[in-house]
Amino acid sequence: LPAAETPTIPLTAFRLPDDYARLIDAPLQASLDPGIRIAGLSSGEFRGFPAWLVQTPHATAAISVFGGQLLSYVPKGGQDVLWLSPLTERQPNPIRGGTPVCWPYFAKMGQAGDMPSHGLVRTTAWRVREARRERDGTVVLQLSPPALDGLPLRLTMTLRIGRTLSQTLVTENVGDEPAAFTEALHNYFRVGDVRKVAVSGLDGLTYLDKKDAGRAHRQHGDWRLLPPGYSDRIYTRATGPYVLHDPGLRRSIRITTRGSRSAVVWNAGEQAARGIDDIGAGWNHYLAVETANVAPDAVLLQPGERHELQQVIEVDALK
Ligand SMILES: O=P(O)(O)OC[C@H]1O[C@@H](O)[C@H](O)[C@@H](O)[C@@H]1O
Repeated sequence: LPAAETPTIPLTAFRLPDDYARLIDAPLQASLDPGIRIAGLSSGEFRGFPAWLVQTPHATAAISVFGGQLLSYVPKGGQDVLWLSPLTERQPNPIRGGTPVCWPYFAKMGQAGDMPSHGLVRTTAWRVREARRERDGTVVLQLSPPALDGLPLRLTMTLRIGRTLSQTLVTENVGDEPAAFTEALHNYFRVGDVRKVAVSGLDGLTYLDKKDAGRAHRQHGDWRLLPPGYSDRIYTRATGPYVLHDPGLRRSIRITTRGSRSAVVWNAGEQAARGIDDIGAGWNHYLAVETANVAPDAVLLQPGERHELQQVIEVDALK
Protein backbone atom coordinates (compact mmCIF):
# COMPACT_ATOMS: atom_id res chain seq x y z
CA LEU A 1 0.00 0.00 0.00
CA PRO A 2 1.20 3.53 -0.66
CA ALA A 3 1.79 5.39 2.62
CA ALA A 4 -1.33 7.54 2.04
CA GLU A 5 -3.44 4.45 2.36
CA THR A 6 -1.80 2.99 5.44
CA PRO A 7 -4.27 3.16 8.29
CA THR A 8 -3.20 3.21 11.93
CA ILE A 9 -5.96 0.73 12.75
CA PRO A 10 -6.51 -2.36 10.61
CA LEU A 11 -9.38 -1.66 8.25
CA THR A 12 -12.16 -4.18 7.83
CA ALA A 13 -12.04 -5.82 4.40
CA PHE A 14 -15.60 -5.77 3.17
CA ARG A 15 -17.05 -8.34 0.82
CA LEU A 16 -18.93 -7.59 -2.36
CA PRO A 17 -22.59 -8.55 -1.71
CA ASP A 18 -23.62 -11.61 -3.77
CA ASP A 19 -26.39 -9.66 -5.51
CA TYR A 20 -24.28 -6.56 -6.19
CA ALA A 21 -24.53 -6.90 -9.99
CA ARG A 22 -28.33 -6.82 -9.66
CA LEU A 23 -28.25 -3.92 -7.19
CA ILE A 24 -26.25 -1.60 -9.45
CA ASP A 25 -28.63 -2.30 -12.33
CA ALA A 26 -31.83 -1.90 -10.30
CA PRO A 27 -34.56 0.21 -11.94
CA LEU A 28 -34.29 3.81 -10.75
CA GLN A 29 -37.49 5.44 -9.63
CA ALA A 30 -37.77 8.58 -7.56
CA SER A 31 -40.82 7.26 -5.78
CA LEU A 32 -42.09 8.55 -2.46
CA ASP A 33 -44.19 6.54 -0.03
CA PRO A 34 -47.56 8.22 0.66
CA GLY A 35 -46.56 8.91 4.28
CA ILE A 36 -43.64 11.09 3.28
CA ARG A 37 -45.20 13.47 0.82
CA ILE A 38 -44.59 17.01 2.03
CA ALA A 39 -44.80 20.44 0.43
CA GLY A 40 -41.52 21.31 -1.27
CA LEU A 41 -40.57 17.71 -2.14
CA SER A 42 -41.34 16.04 -5.45
CA SER A 43 -40.22 13.22 -7.72
CA GLY A 44 -38.76 13.96 -11.09
CA GLU A 45 -35.50 14.17 -12.99
CA PHE A 46 -32.42 16.30 -12.85
CA ARG A 47 -30.35 16.44 -16.04
CA GLY A 48 -31.81 13.07 -16.98
CA PHE A 49 -31.21 11.39 -13.62
CA PRO A 50 -34.28 10.20 -11.68
CA ALA A 51 -34.17 12.48 -8.66
CA TRP A 52 -35.98 13.94 -5.70
CA LEU A 53 -36.45 17.65 -6.17
CA VAL A 54 -36.58 20.02 -3.24
CA GLN A 55 -37.89 23.54 -3.35
CA THR A 56 -37.78 25.80 -0.31
CA PRO A 57 -38.04 29.58 0.11
CA HIS A 58 -34.25 29.59 0.66
CA ALA A 59 -32.87 27.15 -1.89
CA THR A 60 -33.53 24.36 -4.35
CA ALA A 61 -31.82 20.98 -4.49
CA ALA A 62 -31.83 17.73 -6.45
CA ILE A 63 -30.85 14.33 -5.07
CA SER A 64 -30.24 11.42 -7.41
CA VAL A 65 -31.84 8.06 -6.62
CA PHE A 66 -28.69 6.46 -8.01
CA GLY A 67 -26.11 6.91 -5.29
CA GLY A 68 -28.32 9.06 -3.03
CA GLN A 69 -26.15 11.74 -4.54
CA LEU A 70 -26.82 15.41 -4.07
CA LEU A 71 -26.55 16.77 -7.62
CA SER A 72 -27.57 20.36 -7.16
CA TYR A 73 -27.90 22.93 -4.39
CA VAL A 74 -28.82 26.43 -5.41
CA PRO A 75 -29.22 29.02 -2.66
CA LYS A 76 -31.89 31.58 -3.51
CA GLY A 77 -30.66 34.16 -5.99
CA GLY A 78 -27.36 32.33 -6.45
CA GLN A 79 -25.83 29.74 -8.73
CA ASP A 80 -25.37 26.04 -8.28
CA VAL A 81 -22.82 25.21 -5.59
CA LEU A 82 -22.12 21.84 -7.20
CA TRP A 83 -20.55 20.81 -10.47
CA LEU A 84 -22.12 18.01 -12.49
CA SER A 85 -19.97 17.01 -15.41
CA PRO A 86 -21.71 17.45 -18.78
CA LEU A 87 -19.83 14.28 -19.76
CA THR A 88 -20.95 12.20 -16.79
CA GLU A 89 -21.60 8.53 -17.37
CA ARG A 90 -24.81 6.86 -16.27
CA GLN A 91 -25.95 3.79 -14.40
CA PRO A 92 -24.24 1.39 -13.68
CA ASN A 93 -21.22 3.74 -13.72
CA PRO A 94 -20.87 6.34 -10.97
CA ILE A 95 -22.07 9.90 -11.54
CA ARG A 96 -19.24 12.42 -11.98
CA GLY A 97 -20.26 15.45 -9.96
CA GLY A 98 -22.47 16.55 -7.10
CA THR A 99 -21.64 14.89 -3.79
CA PRO A 100 -20.96 11.17 -4.15
CA VAL A 101 -21.23 9.25 -0.88
CA CYS A 102 -18.07 7.16 -0.49
CA TRP A 103 -18.90 4.45 2.05
CA PRO A 104 -17.96 2.09 3.78
CA TYR A 105 -14.54 2.78 2.30
CA PHE A 106 -12.79 5.56 0.43
CA ALA A 107 -10.81 4.79 -2.76
CA LYS A 108 -9.95 1.12 -2.16
CA MET A 109 -8.57 1.60 1.33
CA GLY A 110 -8.21 -1.76 3.06
CA GLN A 111 -10.08 -3.58 0.28
CA ALA A 112 -9.27 -6.24 -2.30
CA GLY A 113 -8.14 -4.80 -5.64
CA ASP A 114 -11.29 -5.88 -7.48
CA MET A 115 -13.65 -3.96 -5.18
CA PRO A 116 -15.31 -0.87 -6.71
CA SER A 117 -13.59 2.46 -6.05
CA HIS A 118 -15.10 4.66 -3.30
CA GLY A 119 -17.35 2.10 -1.69
CA LEU A 120 -20.55 0.26 -2.38
CA VAL A 121 -23.36 2.79 -2.25
CA ARG A 122 -22.60 5.41 -4.91
CA THR A 123 -23.93 2.96 -7.55
CA THR A 124 -27.02 1.63 -5.78
CA ALA A 125 -30.60 2.92 -5.69
CA TRP A 126 -31.43 4.83 -2.50
CA ARG A 127 -34.77 5.49 -0.80
CA VAL A 128 -36.24 8.43 1.07
CA ARG A 129 -37.31 7.12 4.45
CA GLU A 130 -38.56 10.28 6.13
CA ALA A 131 -39.28 13.84 5.16
CA ARG A 132 -40.34 16.86 7.12
CA ARG A 133 -40.73 20.54 6.55
CA GLU A 134 -39.70 23.07 9.16
CA ARG A 135 -41.71 26.19 9.88
CA ASP A 136 -39.57 28.41 7.62
CA GLY A 137 -39.90 25.94 4.72
CA THR A 138 -36.54 24.20 5.23
CA VAL A 139 -36.82 20.56 4.10
CA VAL A 140 -35.20 17.71 6.01
CA LEU A 141 -34.85 14.29 4.38
CA GLN A 142 -33.60 11.02 5.70
CA LEU A 143 -32.35 8.59 3.07
CA SER A 144 -30.63 5.24 2.97
CA PRO A 145 -29.00 2.86 0.52
CA PRO A 146 -30.30 -0.72 0.31
CA ALA A 147 -29.12 -3.07 3.07
CA LEU A 148 -26.06 -4.85 1.69
CA ASP A 149 -25.78 -8.57 2.24
CA GLY A 150 -23.06 -9.53 4.69
CA LEU A 151 -22.14 -5.92 5.56
CA PRO A 152 -21.97 -5.35 9.33
CA LEU A 153 -22.53 -1.60 8.92
CA ARG A 154 -25.74 0.36 8.23
CA LEU A 155 -25.88 3.85 6.79
CA THR A 156 -28.47 6.57 6.99
CA MET A 157 -28.03 10.05 5.60
CA THR A 158 -29.79 13.24 6.59
CA LEU A 159 -29.98 16.23 4.28
CA ARG A 160 -31.26 19.55 5.57
CA ILE A 161 -31.92 21.96 2.73
CA GLY A 162 -32.46 25.55 3.72
CA ARG A 163 -30.42 28.73 3.93
CA THR A 164 -27.47 26.36 4.44
CA LEU A 165 -27.08 22.77 3.36
CA SER A 166 -26.30 20.24 6.00
CA GLN A 167 -25.52 16.61 5.30
CA THR A 168 -24.92 13.90 7.88
CA LEU A 169 -23.81 10.29 7.48
CA VAL A 170 -24.74 8.03 10.39
CA THR A 171 -22.93 4.69 10.44
CA GLU A 172 -23.99 1.97 12.83
CA ASN A 173 -22.24 -1.31 13.56
CA VAL A 174 -25.05 -3.88 13.53
CA GLY A 175 -22.66 -6.86 13.53
CA ASP A 176 -21.01 -8.74 16.38
CA GLU A 177 -17.41 -7.76 15.65
CA PRO A 178 -15.61 -4.41 15.74
CA ALA A 179 -15.49 -2.81 12.27
CA ALA A 180 -13.14 -0.12 10.95
CA PHE A 181 -14.30 1.89 7.98
CA THR A 182 -13.47 5.01 5.94
CA GLU A 183 -15.89 7.48 4.34
CA ALA A 184 -16.19 10.73 2.42
CA LEU A 185 -18.72 13.26 1.24
CA HIS A 186 -16.96 13.77 -2.08
CA ASN A 187 -18.14 17.31 -2.93
CA TYR A 188 -17.48 18.51 -6.45
CA PHE A 189 -17.74 22.28 -5.99
CA ARG A 190 -18.45 24.29 -9.10
CA VAL A 191 -15.84 27.01 -9.59
CA GLY A 192 -15.21 29.71 -12.19
CA ASP A 193 -11.64 28.56 -12.83
CA VAL A 194 -9.83 26.24 -10.43
CA ARG A 195 -6.54 28.03 -11.21
CA LYS A 196 -7.90 31.13 -9.46
CA VAL A 197 -9.34 29.39 -6.40
CA ALA A 198 -7.87 29.42 -2.87
CA VAL A 199 -8.90 27.21 0.04
CA SER A 200 -8.22 28.36 3.58
CA GLY A 201 -8.46 26.32 6.78
CA LEU A 202 -5.65 23.92 5.91
CA ASP A 203 -2.59 26.00 6.88
CA GLY A 204 -0.09 24.05 9.01
CA LEU A 205 -1.76 20.66 8.47
CA THR A 206 -0.02 17.52 7.28
CA TYR A 207 -1.17 16.11 3.97
CA LEU A 208 -0.47 12.78 2.36
CA ASP A 209 0.24 13.43 -1.30
CA LYS A 210 -1.15 10.69 -3.51
CA LYS A 211 0.87 12.20 -6.35
CA ASP A 212 4.05 11.69 -4.33
CA ALA A 213 3.60 8.04 -3.35
CA GLY A 214 1.54 9.08 -0.34
CA ARG A 215 4.39 10.93 1.37
CA ALA A 216 3.60 13.40 4.13
CA HIS A 217 4.06 17.14 3.52
CA ARG A 218 3.10 20.25 5.43
CA GLN A 219 0.67 22.84 4.07
CA HIS A 220 1.85 26.44 4.16
CA GLY A 221 -0.90 29.03 3.76
CA ASP A 222 -3.94 28.49 1.53
CA TRP A 223 -4.31 25.63 -0.91
CA ARG A 224 -3.88 26.67 -4.55
CA LEU A 225 -3.48 24.68 -7.72
CA LEU A 226 0.24 25.18 -8.10
CA PRO A 227 2.49 23.71 -10.80
CA PRO A 228 2.46 20.94 -12.01
CA GLY A 229 -1.27 21.73 -11.99
CA TYR A 230 -3.03 18.87 -10.21
CA SER A 231 -3.82 18.00 -6.60
CA ASP A 232 -4.67 14.75 -4.85
CA ARG A 233 -4.12 15.28 -1.16
CA ILE A 234 -5.41 13.84 2.07
CA TYR A 235 -5.15 16.33 4.92
CA THR A 236 -5.08 14.43 8.20
CA ARG A 237 -6.15 15.58 11.66
CA ALA A 238 -8.17 18.23 9.86
CA THR A 239 -11.36 19.58 11.35
CA GLY A 240 -12.19 22.66 9.28
CA PRO A 241 -13.86 24.96 8.72
CA TYR A 242 -12.55 25.29 5.16
CA VAL A 243 -13.40 28.26 2.98
CA LEU A 244 -13.20 28.04 -0.78
CA HIS A 245 -12.66 31.52 -2.26
CA ASP A 246 -13.79 31.72 -5.85
CA PRO A 247 -13.24 35.11 -7.51
CA GLY A 248 -14.58 33.70 -10.82
CA LEU A 249 -18.09 33.06 -9.48
CA ARG A 250 -17.66 35.88 -6.95
CA ARG A 251 -18.53 33.72 -3.97
CA SER A 252 -17.05 31.85 -1.06
CA ILE A 253 -18.17 28.42 0.11
CA ARG A 254 -17.68 27.64 3.79
CA ILE A 255 -17.59 24.00 4.87
CA THR A 256 -18.02 23.40 8.59
CA THR A 257 -17.60 19.82 9.79
CA ARG A 258 -18.36 17.62 12.77
CA GLY A 259 -17.05 14.08 13.28
CA SER A 260 -14.61 14.52 10.40
CA ARG A 261 -10.84 14.23 10.81
CA SER A 262 -9.69 14.35 7.18
CA ALA A 263 -10.13 16.58 4.17
CA VAL A 264 -9.39 15.48 0.62
CA VAL A 265 -8.58 18.13 -1.99
CA TRP A 266 -8.60 16.78 -5.51
CA ASN A 267 -8.45 18.16 -9.02
CA ALA A 268 -7.26 15.88 -11.80
CA GLY A 269 -5.46 18.68 -13.65
CA GLU A 270 -5.62 19.47 -17.36
CA GLN A 271 -3.36 16.75 -18.63
CA ALA A 272 -4.80 13.79 -16.71
CA ALA A 273 -8.37 15.02 -17.29
CA ARG A 274 -7.88 14.63 -21.03
CA GLY A 275 -7.66 10.92 -20.38
CA ILE A 276 -10.73 10.78 -18.12
CA ASP A 277 -13.78 10.44 -20.37
CA ASP A 278 -16.26 11.99 -17.96
CA ILE A 279 -14.16 15.05 -17.07
CA GLY A 280 -12.24 16.17 -20.19
CA ALA A 281 -12.28 19.88 -20.94
CA GLY A 282 -14.42 20.60 -17.87
CA TRP A 283 -11.52 19.94 -15.50
CA ASN A 284 -11.05 23.57 -14.43
CA HIS A 285 -14.70 24.04 -13.44
CA TYR A 286 -14.55 21.86 -10.35
CA LEU A 287 -12.62 21.42 -7.16
CA ALA A 288 -13.27 18.44 -4.91
CA VAL A 289 -13.03 19.42 -1.23
CA GLU A 290 -14.20 16.38 0.67
CA THR A 291 -15.36 15.96 4.25
CA ALA A 292 -13.90 12.63 5.24
CA ASN A 293 -12.44 10.11 7.65
CA VAL A 294 -9.73 8.31 5.70
CA ALA A 295 -6.19 6.92 5.96
CA PRO A 296 -5.02 7.34 9.61
CA ASP A 297 -8.39 8.86 10.51
CA ALA A 298 -10.41 5.69 9.83
CA VAL A 299 -13.26 5.09 12.30
CA LEU A 300 -13.42 2.02 14.53
CA LEU A 301 -16.90 1.01 15.73
CA GLN A 302 -17.63 -1.61 18.35
CA PRO A 303 -20.84 -3.67 17.95
CA GLY A 304 -23.83 -1.44 18.65
CA GLU A 305 -21.85 1.80 18.32
CA ARG A 306 -22.60 4.57 15.84
CA HIS A 307 -20.67 7.42 14.31
CA GLU A 308 -21.79 10.68 12.71
CA LEU A 309 -19.98 12.65 10.04
CA GLN A 310 -21.48 16.02 9.23
CA GLN A 311 -20.83 18.93 6.92
CA VAL A 312 -22.60 22.25 6.67
CA ILE A 313 -22.22 24.29 3.50
CA GLU A 314 -22.79 28.03 3.44
CA VAL A 315 -22.38 30.35 0.50
CA ASP A 316 -21.53 34.05 0.65
CA ALA A 317 -21.07 36.63 -2.07
CA LEU A 318 -17.51 37.93 -2.27
CA LYS A 319 -17.29 41.59 -1.39
O1 LIG B 1 -12.75 8.28 -10.43
P1 LIG B 1 -13.30 8.15 -9.03
O2 LIG B 1 -13.36 6.72 -8.55
O3 LIG B 1 -14.63 8.85 -8.91
O4 LIG B 1 -12.30 8.91 -8.09
C1 LIG B 1 -12.01 10.24 -8.32
C2 LIG B 1 -10.96 10.77 -7.35
O5 LIG B 1 -11.50 10.84 -6.07
C3 LIG B 1 -10.65 11.48 -5.12
O6 LIG B 1 -11.31 11.58 -3.91
C4 LIG B 1 -9.40 10.66 -4.96
O7 LIG B 1 -8.55 11.25 -4.00
C5 LIG B 1 -8.71 10.55 -6.32
O8 LIG B 1 -7.54 9.78 -6.21
C6 LIG B 1 -9.67 9.95 -7.34
O9 LIG B 1 -9.07 9.96 -8.62
